[in-house]
Amino acid sequence: MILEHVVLPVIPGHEPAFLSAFELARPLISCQPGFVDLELRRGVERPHEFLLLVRWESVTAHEDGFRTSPEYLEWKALLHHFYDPFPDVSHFALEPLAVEAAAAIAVTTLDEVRAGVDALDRQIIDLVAQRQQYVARAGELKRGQPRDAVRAPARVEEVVAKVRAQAEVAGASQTVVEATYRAMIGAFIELELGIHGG
Ligand SMILES: C=C(O[C@@H]1C=C(C(=O)O)C=C[C@H]1O)C(=O)O
Repeated sequence: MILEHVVLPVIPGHEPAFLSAFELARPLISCQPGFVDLELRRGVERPHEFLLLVRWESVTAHEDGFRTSPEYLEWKALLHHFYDPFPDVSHFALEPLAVEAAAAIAVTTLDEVRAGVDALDRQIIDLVAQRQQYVARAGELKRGQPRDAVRAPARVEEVVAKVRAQAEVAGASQTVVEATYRAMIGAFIELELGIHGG
């Protein structure tokens, strides 16, 4: 897996229009073969700059796949006019296991272990918050459907099977990942039922 890194310098004053256009453009990239996920972050010192991070299965998926696709023409038309100057794109190797394992092996005290765990927890919570936004939206979209549609047990099993497979690739314990996901999804279902009103 690789990480595409690009700082997007949006013409000042055009940020809200850029963000709306980005939401229209998002499905054009997320449907591409080899696309994994993306993050868009706003600059703190320069709020007209946005950091776009896209995980791809390979550089080829990005450069020979997306960039030669018909969807890329639409992506360009929607977004490129917002940038000045046109941004530089770079790719970074993504070996989370190697990086994390090296960091975890290098620590020698329990305080350092806990500092490492705390830093990862901040990232995990940020992702849980993003996941919650989607689950809440699912609750709204399922209004009028029975409670069982909220619980969607077949989808739960699909998610569990998928994350178990991902855990194996990443070197995470499948037992820990499955238990974590079943607990998390159970709690999300309760939250979703509240939004659904069922
Ligand atoms: C978000 C959904 O609703 C519920 C929550 C799920 C989850 O947190 O992944 C999965 C299935 C449902 O139990 C959905 O149907 O996709």
